[in-house]
Amino acid sequence: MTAHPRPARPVVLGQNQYGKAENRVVKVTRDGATHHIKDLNVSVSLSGDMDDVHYSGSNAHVLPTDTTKNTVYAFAKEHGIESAEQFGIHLARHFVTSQGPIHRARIRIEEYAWERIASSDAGSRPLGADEVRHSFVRTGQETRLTQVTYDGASWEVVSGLKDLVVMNTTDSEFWGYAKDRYTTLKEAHDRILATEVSGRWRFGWTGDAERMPHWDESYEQTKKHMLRAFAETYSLSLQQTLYQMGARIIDHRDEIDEVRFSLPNKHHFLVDLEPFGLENDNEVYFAADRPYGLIEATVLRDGSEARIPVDHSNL
Ligand SMILES: O=c1[nH]c(=O)c2[nH]c(=O)[nH]c2[nH]1
Repeated sequence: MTAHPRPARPVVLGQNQYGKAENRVVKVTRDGATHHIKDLNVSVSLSGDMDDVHYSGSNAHVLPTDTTKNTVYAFAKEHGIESAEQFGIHLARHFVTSQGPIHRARIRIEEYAWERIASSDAGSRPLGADEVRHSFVRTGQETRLTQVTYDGASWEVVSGLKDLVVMNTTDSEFWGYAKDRYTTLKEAHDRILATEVSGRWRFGWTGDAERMPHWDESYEQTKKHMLRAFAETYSLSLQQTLYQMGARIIDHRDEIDEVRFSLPNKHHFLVDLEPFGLENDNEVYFAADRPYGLIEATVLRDGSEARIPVDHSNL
């Protein structure tokens, strides 16, 4: 079939992108008997001069999504996976520099963490030295995330995490709030504060090879500061705790200019034990799963631009 010219209709194509989503790639690096693993979920999204494929069906500018999938696996072999960010940078650069019509590449990566099974945890059977070196258990704490975007001139790297559940069993209050005729909430002077952290942080780095952040160290330190702020803030609201978590990252990590959190307030309600003749002295709670308060905010280095989207849940 021949390609058709663009139809003369008062309709135009808007933003568009394409690529292969959720390429699951596991890379085993064998250092003698000691193995290392990287376990990623990589989504490729390309955009550029793609009017023709939408208007007329000409695929001349379209690098197949199947090829983008193959590239992910080939790059795991050719470049290795040093960090999710570094892998994303290799891929984004490749698509933009090797295909003229592709002007922008966005690579999103989720990373699943594994840790070694210690020999004493691996069962009663005595293990050979090398058996321990290739046995792993997936760690359940959080999923590490990154998004790398390249337009041929500059880079944007936004990393983060999701599903990190944390709880303070004291040092949290909530009182002095606005009240109207629908307010029934009792003021709390000692409550549980729990949340499932979803956070994203944007690096100031825009492509200077000499000044590239050390991605893994940055991640570990950022997570550490975030958790310490959660633990050490005497909280009068989850909003205040969120701000402290972001501010501590901005204060301690020069490479990060913007942090955005989405924090569901995982409410823990004291159970009324009076009907059973029992006192509940802040001991027994009902952990509700819904509805939940949802507290979201961006914390910025002064003078920086807010670029992490308000709804960053897919990012
Ligand atoms: O930390 C809180 N912030 C709120 O805005 C809020 N609203 C509410 O009912 N409980 C809480 N807790």
